[in-house]
Amino acid sequence: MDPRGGKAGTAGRGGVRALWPYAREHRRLLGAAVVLSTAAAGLSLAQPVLVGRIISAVGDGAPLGGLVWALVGFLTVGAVFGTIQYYLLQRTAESVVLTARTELIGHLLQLPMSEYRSRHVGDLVSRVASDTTLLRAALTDCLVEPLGGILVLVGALTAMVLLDPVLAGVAVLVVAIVVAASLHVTRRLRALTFETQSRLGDLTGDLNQTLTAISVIRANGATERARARLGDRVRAAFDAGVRAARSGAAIQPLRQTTGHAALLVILGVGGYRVATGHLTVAELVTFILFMLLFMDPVNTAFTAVQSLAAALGALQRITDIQQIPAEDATDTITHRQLSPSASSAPIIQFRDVRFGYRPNHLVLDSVSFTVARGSRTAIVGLSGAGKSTLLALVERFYDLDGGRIELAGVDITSLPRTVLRSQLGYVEQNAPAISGTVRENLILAAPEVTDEQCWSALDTVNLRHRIDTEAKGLNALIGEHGIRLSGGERQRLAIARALLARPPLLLLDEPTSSLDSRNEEIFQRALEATGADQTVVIVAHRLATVKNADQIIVLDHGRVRAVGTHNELLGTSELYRELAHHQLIGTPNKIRANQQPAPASEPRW
Ligand SMILES: Nc1ncnc2c1ncn2[C@@H]1O[C@H](COP(=O)(O)OP(=O)(O)OP(=O)(O)O)[C@@H](O)[C@H]1O
Repeated sequence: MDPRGGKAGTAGRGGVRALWPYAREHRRLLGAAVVLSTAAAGLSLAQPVLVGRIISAVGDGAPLGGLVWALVGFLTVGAVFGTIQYYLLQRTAESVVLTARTELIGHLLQLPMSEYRSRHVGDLVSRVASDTTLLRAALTDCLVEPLGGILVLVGALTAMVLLDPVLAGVAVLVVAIVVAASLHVTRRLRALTFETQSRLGDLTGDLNQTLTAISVIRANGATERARARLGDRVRAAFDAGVRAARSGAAIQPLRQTTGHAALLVILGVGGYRVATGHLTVAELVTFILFMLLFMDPVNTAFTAVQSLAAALGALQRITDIQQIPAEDATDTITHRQLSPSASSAPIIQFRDVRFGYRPNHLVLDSVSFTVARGSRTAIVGLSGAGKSTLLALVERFYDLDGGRIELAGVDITSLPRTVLRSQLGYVEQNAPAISGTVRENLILAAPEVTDEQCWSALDTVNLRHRIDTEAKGLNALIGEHGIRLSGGERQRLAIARALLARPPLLLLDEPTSSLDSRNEEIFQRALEATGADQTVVIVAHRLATVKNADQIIVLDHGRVRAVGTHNELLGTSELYRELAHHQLIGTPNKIRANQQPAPASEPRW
């Protein structure tokens, strides 16, 4: 849901109204800008009258002093008003971008997990960075300038009608024809801007992915192919930009034509009316000056229409994201709190769980098992069996297609996700570090822990020495401009983070895949040290890691094939026996490759 009362979906309605929700909270500043703009417009309306008086005074030989000073005064005050109004307007526009970005980022961080998987991250970034800036131009061009311009338009037109209704009618006719033509052009411009911004999003998305995987690309000699593919993206963005420029360009001549045509027609018809005695020369000059003033808001309207068309295209891309319901939008919460220690139910119970990432493609089918409180449960199976998916479902990253998962006897869909996740510690397969300091990485789930506890957790995973070598210690930045951690170090940092939070349930997805045997042993010891109040569910390829688990669940093609201890499964499960047999002589891939026996490391649990 849109927290600010209906921004989402406004772009579809089109027009300036679509921008208003973004401007609403800055209406005071915008109001001040409109007042200043109107005051400046009022002053400008007095100028042709003064000029007409000066011309008449010159003709009559009357004194000019007061009139000239009044004209200079009006010009000066008008310029001051214009300057202040410009600043207010630009500042408000920046604030609007600030609000739009803040809200979009807030919503982006709450999308369902499937959205991040199905979209280019770069495209999402470009919606925040680039599309929001188009709102700025639209706001300045469409909201304040035209409002200030209305007074000038009405005032100038009234003066023109009073001076010579026939001439005024001719001027309005010329302007109306050109405005109608330009409105037709801008309709297309909006669609083209949407297209341009979308191509830009594709480009940033692809570039982001390419740079993230640059080492893979280099190592595979695919730099040229990457260059060609990105080149195509750049070209597509260029083509869309050119198409938009072509439509936009049609507006420019229309705009100039309006001014020139109206002036020429007025000079011709006006000259004739002076010759026939309907107008004096001073009145014609005053009329032309009013007409020039009248053209000002008309020109502003051209710019406004152009900016609005571009902004509505960009706004569509912003609202496309805002319209995606947040992850918890349809949650029905019946349990606000959960206290696993107060319940006698198993910590986890899968009941006939069915799930697929795509319709009609079940990844898990009729999965049922129980995890006892304080136990160590391992999930094993061939690659693609659905092991990681199983953990992701406990985290409620995705919703089930059937069945239910209970945590301490409570259906996890009836809990607020924050409450559910506060009970879980999760170490992902690739365990990315977040941007920030070592400390920020460690205290992510438990902001209250002390530095001493952080160091102790680093000790537990054999990472203290590594961080100690950094001059800034826990304050050392990780990532782009900070320390580079190896895959194994990142994994150990993630384990330390999970251990620090001391959640009742630890979900570990191949936590030792990047660890050497020494660090794997240290990890085993750390797990042994977790208290009886902590339950551990671990996905593992290396059976040696989990041989001593209280129960091992064998998953195969999304189904539970067997459950038992290592010794039980050796007797009852052919698949487990096969896995164990292969691992006594190496990992499945290695067996096929070289049939080399692997050193058997003694499992701790
Ligand atoms: N985000 C996703 N979108 C679509 N399909 C997915 C997604 N994640 C996983 N899959 C598919 O679901 C199936 C199970 O994947 P999962 O990662 O759970 O297997 P796994 O047993 O953990 O494999 P591995 O041992 O190789 O990590 C695979 O066929 C995989 O291709």
